[in-house]
Amino acid sequence: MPSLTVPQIPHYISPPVTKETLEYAELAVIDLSKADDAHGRAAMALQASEAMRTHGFFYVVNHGYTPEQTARMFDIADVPFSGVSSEEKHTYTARMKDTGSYQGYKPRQYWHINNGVHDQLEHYNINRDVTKREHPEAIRPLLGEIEAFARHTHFNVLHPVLRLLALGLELPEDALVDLHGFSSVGETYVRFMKYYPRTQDEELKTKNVWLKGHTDFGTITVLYSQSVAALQILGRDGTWKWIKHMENALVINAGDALEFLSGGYYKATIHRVVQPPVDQQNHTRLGLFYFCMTDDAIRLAPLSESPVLQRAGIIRRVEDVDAPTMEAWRKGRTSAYGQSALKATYEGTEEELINGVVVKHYN
Ligand SMILES: O=C(O)CCC(=O)C(=O)O
Ligand SMILES: [Fe+2]
Repeated sequence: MPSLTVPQIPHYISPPVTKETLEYAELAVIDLSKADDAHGRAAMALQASEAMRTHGFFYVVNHGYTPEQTARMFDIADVPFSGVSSEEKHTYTARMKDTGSYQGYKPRQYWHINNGVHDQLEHYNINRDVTKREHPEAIRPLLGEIEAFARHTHFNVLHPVLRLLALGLELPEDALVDLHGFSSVGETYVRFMKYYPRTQDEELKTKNVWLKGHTDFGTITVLYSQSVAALQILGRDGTWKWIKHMENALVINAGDALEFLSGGYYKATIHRVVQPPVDQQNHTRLGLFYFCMTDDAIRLAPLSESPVLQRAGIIRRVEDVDAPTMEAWRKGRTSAYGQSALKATYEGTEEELINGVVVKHYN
């Protein structure tokens, strides 16, 4: 008989929230419990669409996990870092540059940030089909819970959000859902991520940037809100604003693939991670994410049948016939990220060319 109790693992204690006064982005809060009926969805669709067009970020509340379920997932999120030896981490390291896939560990110091300084963060990535790869011993008893978490986020968060965004384009409400099958071939995955405090020298040489300004390459990223302030988004006014922690809320942002599919209507948001405020600087920072992509085979060309896009005008980064598939785009971006030589531009950003499309990086 299967055990009725979940495996015992250490409880992860979240650092206290900051008392500093920070300039926070004012983001919309989408109450997913209101999206159960068509009337509610129509109202929510306007709100979500507006949020994606302005900040490209919004919060989701009432997504169906209790605070205790979320807390349990943060306990699980810490296991790949605190519960696995460095030898075993090495064994399960992702071969990012060769395979263009993050599955496995991204070791600390793999990416170059600035002035010879490398990152101090590690992550462990698991495809929603948790059986696709082998996992470290400490993670194996937790795979059932990790898969249930992937399913929850896929069906109770990703799909409802995609319905709102499709309605915002006046498309049939499953137009985007149909591109994101749970069982299709594709990379949509769970990420556990841990940031470690850095030396003063590293902080100085990188101007406190821990993860450079970037857009995510998928359609939507679901970030389970956590207490250490460090994430910032670049506003339309050109200033960075902090993302405020909201208990048991999710932070949703748009990535490149959604920008391509919507012909620039929904913008991939530029965001970065910086050193936390002074009262949180001695803590590690644990992240829990679900990175969403369309099925691998989908060509990332604008959904030009959308009446909204027809009215608003479609921005193409490449001709439709040359549009990369989700597979080509994610592999190109993953292989190059933090490894390729970037070209400085006169605007002060840095650039690289992936699949014929210019990708910008920000400090
Ligand atoms: O740690 C965070 O809050 C954001 C991380 C991030 O932007 C990423 O992994 O793409
Ligand atoms: Fe990101």
